[in-house]
Amino acid sequence: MAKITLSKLRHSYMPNPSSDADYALKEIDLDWTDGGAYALLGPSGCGKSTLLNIISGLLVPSEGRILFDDKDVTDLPPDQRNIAQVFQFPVIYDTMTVRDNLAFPLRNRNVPEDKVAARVAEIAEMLEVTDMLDTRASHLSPDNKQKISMGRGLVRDDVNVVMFDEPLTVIDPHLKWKLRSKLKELHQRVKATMIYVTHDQTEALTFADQVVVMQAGEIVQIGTPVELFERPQHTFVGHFIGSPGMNILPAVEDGGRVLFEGSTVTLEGPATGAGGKTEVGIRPEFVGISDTGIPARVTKVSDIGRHAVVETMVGDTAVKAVTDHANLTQGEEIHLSFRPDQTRLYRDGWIATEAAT
Ligand SMILES: Nc1ncnc2c1ncn2[C@@H]1O[C@H](COP(=O)(O)OP(=O)(O)OP(=O)(O)O)[C@@H](O)[C@H]1O
Repeated sequence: MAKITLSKLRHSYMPNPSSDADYALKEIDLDWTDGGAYALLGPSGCGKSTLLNIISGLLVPSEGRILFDDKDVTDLPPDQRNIAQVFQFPVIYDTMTVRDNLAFPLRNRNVPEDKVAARVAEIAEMLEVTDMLDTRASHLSPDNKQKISMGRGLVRDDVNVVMFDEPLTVIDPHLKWKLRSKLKELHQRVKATMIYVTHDQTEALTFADQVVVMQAGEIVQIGTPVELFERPQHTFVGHFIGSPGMNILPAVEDGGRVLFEGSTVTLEGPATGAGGKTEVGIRPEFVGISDTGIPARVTKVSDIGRHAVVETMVGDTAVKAVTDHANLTQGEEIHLSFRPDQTRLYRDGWIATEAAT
């Protein structure tokens, strides 16, 4: 397995790119350590496939280098990069048995048959498909076909990286959670460097130790699931991660104070920088219902099990709170309080408060 370095990487599909907007990938500098579990998370069109294709060698970047264990592989074709890939749809041979499908990547590399048998048995046991080993692949359900596809991606222990491109697309919703946690467990056992590409926050946060969040060709934050939740570096991360996402509220700076809809808001720490489009970010989990504070009107209450999502309007701005107060009614006049250590200022999208100490 390998450490992967992306150095000053940029890519444009245009022959003569002139501005930042012409680049599908803006400048990316990134180190992925050997054996880590990473997710590449972002909405459709943010550049995930472009980056994946650059790593696998299907695409040569317009600028920058890509290194595996400090060796420059930018100009190497895919077959010389020693990568395993699992795609959205199963890639298996229908006429072969499950056993032969799993053995294929090893036999292709002339691995001795006793080693092939041992490794196939090991992977089959991890994936819980041992009882299917002699079944012809054409007889498998789509879920099991994708499991075997994953097995083929994991069977070689000499690859630099295993890349998963939206691998749960074809999986039935009720089986998704099972395969999600299975993949996490597999990473812990196989200890390969793995990159998991998805637009689904649950898949990314379950699988990865480090999540790379992308928006419009740019990395907006790299962090652990907890870091992304607790202190989004960009409003996009706040909004994209969490359910419901972070409240991003228009704010006005007045001397040393920050006002939201006329009410003073206490931030986690001193504001940094100056000017720009200012917004306050607070997660619904840290918005409280109180007797005093920011006046609000309840517009909707949705029960989500142990908690309720209370939707309110503060002036012209919608604010959500996740609370235990499920007994509120539509139209009720209430007050909101923002937990100061969880209230952040953003300038032009980027965090602009010093963290609470
Ligand atoms: N072959 C291509 N030629 C020109 N533009 C492209 C090409 N492939 C992708 N793009 C553009 O580059 C940008 C990034 O696309 P990319 O497919 O990498 O995003 P993505 O995050 O993988 O999206 P999806 O999940 O929909 O595949 C988009 O604006 C897309 O339209």
